[in-house]
Amino acid sequence: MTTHIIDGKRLADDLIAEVGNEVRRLAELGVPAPGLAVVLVGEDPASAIYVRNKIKRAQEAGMTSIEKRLPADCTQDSLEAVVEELNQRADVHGILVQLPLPKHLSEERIIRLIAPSKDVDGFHPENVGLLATGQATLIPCTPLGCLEMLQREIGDLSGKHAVIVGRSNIVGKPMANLLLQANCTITVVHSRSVNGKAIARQADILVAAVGVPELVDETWVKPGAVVIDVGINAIEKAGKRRLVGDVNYAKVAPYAKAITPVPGGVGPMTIACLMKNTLVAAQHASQSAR
Ligand SMILES: NC(=O)C1=CN([C@@H]2O[C@H](COP(=O)(O)OP(=O)(O)OC[C@H]3O[C@@H](n4cnc5c(N)ncnc54)[C@H](OP(=O)(O)O)[C@@H]3O)[C@@H](O)[C@H]2O)C=CC1
Ligand SMILES: Nc1nc(=O)c2c([nH]1)NC[C@@H]1CN(c3ccc(C(=O)N[C@@H](CCC(=O)O)C(=O)O)cc3)C=[N+]21
Ligand SMILES: [Mg+2]
Repeated sequence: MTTHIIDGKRLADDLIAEVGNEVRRLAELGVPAPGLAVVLVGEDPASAIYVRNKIKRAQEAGMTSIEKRLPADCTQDSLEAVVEELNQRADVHGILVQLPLPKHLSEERIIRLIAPSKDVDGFHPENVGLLATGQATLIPCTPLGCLEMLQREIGDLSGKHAVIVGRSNIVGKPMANLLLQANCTITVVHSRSVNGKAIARQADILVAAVGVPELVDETWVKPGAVVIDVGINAIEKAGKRRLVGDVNYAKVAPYAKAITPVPGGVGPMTIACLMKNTLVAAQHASQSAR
């Protein structure tokens, strides 16, 4: 069996080029450039890299972007003031607060404060509810990128058994909702599941979003399954920093029909979907202004 390696980097480049074309078309009609604001609290080096990538990609797509940095020991009030200012600004259409936040801050309160129309992560309870009821406009970027890759790979997903390993609010749960909407049969496996591996082995589509480096090996995978690896884990190997997923790529790839690599899989698609969501938010803003 030859395994198809899903090239997330290339798909992301294509998607960002499409978004860029639409941004330029709108500019000719006099619609202002979409604006993305990224808020980063603290100095976590991995977060800083993602934030830099997001800003670079926004520029590629012809969008404006601003970065707000706060110190790791900032107060809840000072962070809330930043979000409120961004909510008010007409040149900001999308707001992303990089998670996780330091422990002393309330993520829930910050997410609820972001204007739902600017919530390009799709994490606000209003957007979560709209997703669950099939009315969403802003869908969480990582699951949206995964869905795009699955549809390109498989076509119609109807009737496929999708097993999602992980139930976080930012990946696992919205992924389950999206795949349910796409007519998959859904099973969600988590840390309290009994024999999650045997359940995973029944999957036509296996999505790993666990945060445990290389947890999923070939004993979790039905031969011919499509495997999506959401994990981004920095590990030390031979004294060097290396990124690995939640899937043991070398062991799983020979059995999979198709698989996403890390890096170069879900990560770039996540950022491309963020640009898409920012464009959608800007389009809605310009429509409601008319
Ligand atoms: N590519 C991208 O764009 C993104 C990548 N990520 C990466 O994806 C991974 C997951 O992120 P996130 O969802 O935020 O992680 P969380 O830590 O929030 O959630 C992990 C989930 O995995 C479950 N879990 C943990 N261990 C096991 C196990 N041994 N067996 C089964 N389930 C288990 C947990 O169960 P329980 O609920 O019971 O604790 C939890 O539901 C991380 O590697 C992260 O870095 C995240 C966001 C975006
Ligand atoms: N509010 C919020 N929204 C998020 O979407 C969000 C977040 N917080 N916190 C952190 C996670 C993680 N995340 C990634 C995005 C892109 C890559 C990415 O592009 N990765 C590259 C490699 C990058 C590198 O070399 O480090 C790749 O996989 O090829 C990774 C991880 C978004 N997240
Ligand atoms: Mg988390």
